[in-house]
Amino acid sequence: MANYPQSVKLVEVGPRDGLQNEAEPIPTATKRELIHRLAGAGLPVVEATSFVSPKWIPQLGDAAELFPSIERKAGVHYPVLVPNMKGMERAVEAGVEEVAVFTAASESFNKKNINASIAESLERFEPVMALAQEKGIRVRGYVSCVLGCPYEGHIKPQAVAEVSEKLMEMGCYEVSLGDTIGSGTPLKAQTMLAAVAQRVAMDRLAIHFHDTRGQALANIQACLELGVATVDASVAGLGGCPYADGASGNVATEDVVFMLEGMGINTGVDLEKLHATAVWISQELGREPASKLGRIPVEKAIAPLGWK
Ligand SMILES: CC(C)(COP(=O)([O-])OP(=O)([O-])OC[C@H]1O[C@@H](n2cnc3c(N)ncnc32)[C@H](O)[C@@H]1OP(=O)([O-])[O-])[C@@H](O)C(=O)NCCC(=O)NCCSC(=O)C[C@@](C)(O)CC(=O)[O-]
Repeated sequence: MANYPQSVKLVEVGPRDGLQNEAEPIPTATKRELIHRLAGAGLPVVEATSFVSPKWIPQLGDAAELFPSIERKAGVHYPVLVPNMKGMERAVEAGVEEVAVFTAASESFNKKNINASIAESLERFEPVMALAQEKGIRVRGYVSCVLGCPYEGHIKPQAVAEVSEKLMEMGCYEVSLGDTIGSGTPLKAQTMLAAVAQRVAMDRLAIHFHDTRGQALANIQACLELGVATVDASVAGLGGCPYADGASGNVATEDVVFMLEGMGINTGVDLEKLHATAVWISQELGREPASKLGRIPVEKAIAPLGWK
């Protein structure tokens, strides 16, 4: 039997990664309600928005208005993405306690996503990290394209390990490994994670799978076998990066919770409340949830299955 963790920390990225690619403007009040519902369902981390250029990501252009209006629940973290010093200053002004910086294991993707090489992006983060330290703000790091790049194809696990280690050396408390285009499969995911874990302690790593090719749950299970215990997911399977051709939704939080709790792994999440949130936000966006669980009525999806 694999040595699965007893509990997993879920990082809910729906309000940021999930909504950033939505074409129609979403009211700030709807975003706020989504964040409140997710925290209310027991998610310990709810990535709220991003302070990037509104020219690049118009949907999240209301970050400075949204963030201060969130009623923050005690014990819940609300990180926001920042790409540069300008974003960091805006985030500090809005009162954030945690930010996430993001780069990639692929030069071409980084250029498309943040108009910088990997080295340039790390240079940009230096003053961000310094200001974070001064203000007592925690910094998470993201590495995109860890299992493939829409422009370069295969990405070497060593490239992922190198950039992850650099982010940790710069002061990130955790690095999230993003399969941006969902091209990974379980054994490749394990090989990549094992290579990174040679350079960064496993308890400092998170996994971030997109379900573009239906591999996300299998990839998560494979990585749990290696001992990773932090998993990013997005309610209703919302998501996609506009600068990664072919990227689709993140793995759905409710599907992940169903799998983990069914395996006896504690998440602290109330699945009925989460299911209701998935159905609600999907209705707000005028579509069905992209998750499997969210498409089944709650009374059939969870209760009668003897699932735990
Ligand atoms: C990094 C830049 C800004 C470079 O973009 P640039 O065009 O090279 O930057 P610039 O410095 O020349 O600025 C251009 C304009 O944007 C403004 N600007 C500049 N910075 C900011 C800021 N922070 N906030 C507000 N405004 C800003 C700046 O002031 C200027 O305004 P103008 O003078 O033209 O009026 C841009 O490329 C950018 O914002 N990119 C963000 C793209 C993004 O958010 N992608 C999605 C997130 S990553 C992701 O989804 C992957 C992940 C994390 O989920 C993991 C995975 O799945 O892989």
